Amino acid sequence: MNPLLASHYREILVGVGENPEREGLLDTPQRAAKAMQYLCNGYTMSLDDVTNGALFESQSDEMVIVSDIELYSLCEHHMLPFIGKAHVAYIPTGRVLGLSKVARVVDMFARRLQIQENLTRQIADAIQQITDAAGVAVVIEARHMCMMMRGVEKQNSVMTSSVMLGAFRDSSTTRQEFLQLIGRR
Ligand SMILES: Nc1nc2c(ncn2[C@@H]2O[C@H](COP(=O)(O)OP(=O)(O)OP(=O)(O)O)[C@@H](O)[C@H]2O)c(=O)[nH]1
Ligand SMILES: [Zn+2]
Repeated sequence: MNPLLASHYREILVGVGENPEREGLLDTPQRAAKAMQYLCNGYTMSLDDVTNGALFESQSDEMVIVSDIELYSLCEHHMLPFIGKAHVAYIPTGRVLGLSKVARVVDMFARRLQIQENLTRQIADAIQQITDAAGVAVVIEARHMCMMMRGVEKQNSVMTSSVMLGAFRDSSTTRQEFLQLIGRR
């Protein structure tokens, strides 16, 4: 636990009109600091760490899709959560990535302060970099607490963002197949 972060949380308690000496709040600065560090632990990870060399030779050149990867991130404007799912696809060229590593890449970038568009792009670029794929597609659907709990207070809007690289950008057939398989068309 980072003591400096905890001391800032103590100030936040004072700032919102609370008494940090109240019994229920005595450990809150430490707990909140620990929780926030966890939610931002993507900063401490590298792509090498998360993939751990789990790349396997394969002759398959068919589209691989990992869909409905749940995602918890924090918007960089309000530091409030946005929650949703990511769908990731790539077309291998001789090497496939360990299945769980796709989800680990999503988490590595989600556990940072983000806007959804940049998160989508960073995941796509990373999968491309790791696999040297013929194409990568990432779609994220998420609900933003900053739009639900405050601000415009819209409870049902979902933001969809996508990044298509290589074959997914060049071929509408490939793109359509992907969108169909994740149930978007
Ligand atoms: N494009 C994009 N916008 C986001 C994301 N997360 C939050 N925002 C938006 O960032 C904007 C920040 O706008 P500002 O006017 O500076 O902040 P604000 O006064 O808190 O805005 P409101 O949310 O409209 O009350 C808002 O429109 C948010 O909805 C994101 O992931 N992508
Ligand atoms: Zn926000």
